[in-house]
Amino acid sequence: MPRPRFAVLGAGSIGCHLGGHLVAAGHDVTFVGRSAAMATLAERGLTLTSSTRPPVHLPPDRLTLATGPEAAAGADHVLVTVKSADTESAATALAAHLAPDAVVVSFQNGLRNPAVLRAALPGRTVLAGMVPYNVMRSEPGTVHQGMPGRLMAEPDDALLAAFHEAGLDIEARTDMSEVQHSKLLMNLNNAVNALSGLPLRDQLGLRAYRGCLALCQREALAAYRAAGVAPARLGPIAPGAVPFVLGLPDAVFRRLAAASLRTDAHARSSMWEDLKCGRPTEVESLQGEIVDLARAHGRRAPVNARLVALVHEAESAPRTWTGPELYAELRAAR
Ligand SMILES: NC(=O)C1=CN([C@@H]2O[C@H](COP(=O)(O)OP(=O)(O)OC[C@H]3O[C@@H](n4cnc5c(N)ncnc54)[C@H](OP(=O)(O)O)[C@@H]3O)[C@@H](O)[C@H]2O)C=CC1
Ligand SMILES: CC(C)(CO)C(=O)C(=O)O
Repeated sequence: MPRPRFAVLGAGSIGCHLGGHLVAAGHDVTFVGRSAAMATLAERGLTLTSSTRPPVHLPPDRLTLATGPEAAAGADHVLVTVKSADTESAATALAAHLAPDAVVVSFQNGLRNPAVLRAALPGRTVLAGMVPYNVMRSEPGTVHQGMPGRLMAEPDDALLAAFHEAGLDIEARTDMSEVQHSKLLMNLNNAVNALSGLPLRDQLGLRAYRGCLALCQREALAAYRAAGVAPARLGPIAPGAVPFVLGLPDAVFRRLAAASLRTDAHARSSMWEDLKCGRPTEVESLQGEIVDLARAHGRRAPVNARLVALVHEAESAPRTWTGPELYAELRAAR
């Protein structure tokens, strides 16, 4: 099988992590990102770290860096890793340059990105993908994988072969819509984590914050039932039982969820990073998606709606919430 040429559209945390591992395995990857981020990579190169593998450093001369979508013209596979609010504009800019037979893979959170890409890139093959683990910029030019996990994507032999060669654990799934709905349940914690100001492991270790997540997930599961959606089971606990487990006392939860808490001490949600950097968050594509789905089926999702509002407030006036404060605020919203 000929080796595909890759482009990464949105060379931030996930884009640099995926693209960097492909480059390390000898693949041809063009990184398309913002000029400041590309200047940092051009100066320092790209370093990939994790707590389980030795660090990999790619010097600047191993990186193909670009700031405009025309650089993706020769790509066979484009990995889309912009934040959800940027998908439409990035794809529209890409449309004029992309080869007609190129395959576009969304490795983003939320439910709508593949559909947005299909609408902006008519005739192209667009696949849904999913990243289950956390990646953060730990310092300029370095991205750190903070927890283990298996990537998922709709089947594509060339993509899977290249990822496996690069040591990126990936599974082909034919139920990506169900996978994305399941991932969204997990991502409802992004807002709770961002507002807590704590690392994921510490935040999830505290029952009051888990209670906030359980309230969000209960509304989401009710909306899914009303919509006839059955989220995929991705871990040892069925999605419908997770809110109950989240409500268990700390010591019991820690024992039951030990595997899920195999997270680096400093790992935080991508939404925490957005708030810290003063960027708009993806809350409309996460909690906002549940609010919309509930409304479309004649239901309310007041807890998720309150979190949308609180995260928007935090975007303009940063504040952190203790677990009991946030839990009381969300219960009062019901
Ligand atoms: N980080 C994580 O741990 C995880 C993230 N995800 C999901 O992956 C997706 C990517 O997240 P993440 O990597 O954290 O995001 P980042 O913000 O780190 O990376 C996205 C990058 O794309 C840039 N960008 C936006 N539009 C364009 C464009 N048109 N052309 C070139 N560059 C562009 C952004 O620049 P600027 O900021 O200046 O706009 C930013 O640098 C999100 O949907 C996220 O929810 C999923 C699992 C885990
Ligand atoms: C992996 C996880 C759930 C980590 O919080 C994430 O998807 C994110 O931060 O956006």
